[in-house]
Amino acid sequence: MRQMFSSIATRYDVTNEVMSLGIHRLWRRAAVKYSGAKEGDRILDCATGTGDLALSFKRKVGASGHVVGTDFCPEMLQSAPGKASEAGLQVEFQVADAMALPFADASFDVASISFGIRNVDDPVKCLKEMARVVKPGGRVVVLEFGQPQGLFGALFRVYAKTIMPALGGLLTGNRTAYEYLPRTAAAFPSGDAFLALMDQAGAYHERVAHPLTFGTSYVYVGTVR
Ligand SMILES: C[S@@+](CC[C@H](N)C(=O)[O-])C[C@H]1O[C@@H](n2cnc3c(N)ncnc32)[C@H](O)[C@@H]1O
Repeated sequence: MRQMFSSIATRYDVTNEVMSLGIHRLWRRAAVKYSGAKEGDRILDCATGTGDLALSFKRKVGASGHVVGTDFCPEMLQSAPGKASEAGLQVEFQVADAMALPFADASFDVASISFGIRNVDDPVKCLKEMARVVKPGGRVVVLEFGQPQGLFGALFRVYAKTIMPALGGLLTGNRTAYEYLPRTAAAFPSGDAFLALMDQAGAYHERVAHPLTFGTSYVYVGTVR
């Protein structure tokens, strides 16, 4: 997994932009909004990759807030500090596994993960670990692909099966990664099935699913016990 992300790291942002037609920006904005993050909050963005969600959170929490972005793949993190300083934002980036976070219990107001939870070995363990580092009453926010239904869903599946691998192969040189990513998205629990995983983690007293773009993605928010 780490090797696959390391091989697409330098072309990851441009590929995201092209494949989602820029819609991933709206989804990240929705994740920040639904998180309830406010000025001065401490935020942890796990599996942050090139740091886009961490930067969105920093814009929200302002200079008095603190944002840490972590990822287990150093190559994915490489461009993140430069992007932050170019945007005039102070964000800390660290190499860390989302299933064994190097932070004390209850040290953040919000922990997030975007398009990362389906890639970890054990999503329930990850949901437990993210809740551990969040204060009681704080929130864990997950942005992840869903499985859109109906005509839009049928068109999306054709797009994911044919155009995504072709474009991904062209832009990153690693077609296999862009066959793997939509395949795992199609197989990963979404909507109520993902909320059931949150229940299995046993760490949340409330959890809610917000569908985005006809269920192509979801923002899940769990309030930590
Ligand atoms: C599809 S990318 C998403 C990156 C970024 N969050 C975004 O929204 O663009 C998935 C990321 O998850 C990271 N990842 C996968 N498993 C991980 C783990 N166990 N701990 C930390 N990062 C992990 C990968 O290195 C990769 O950067």
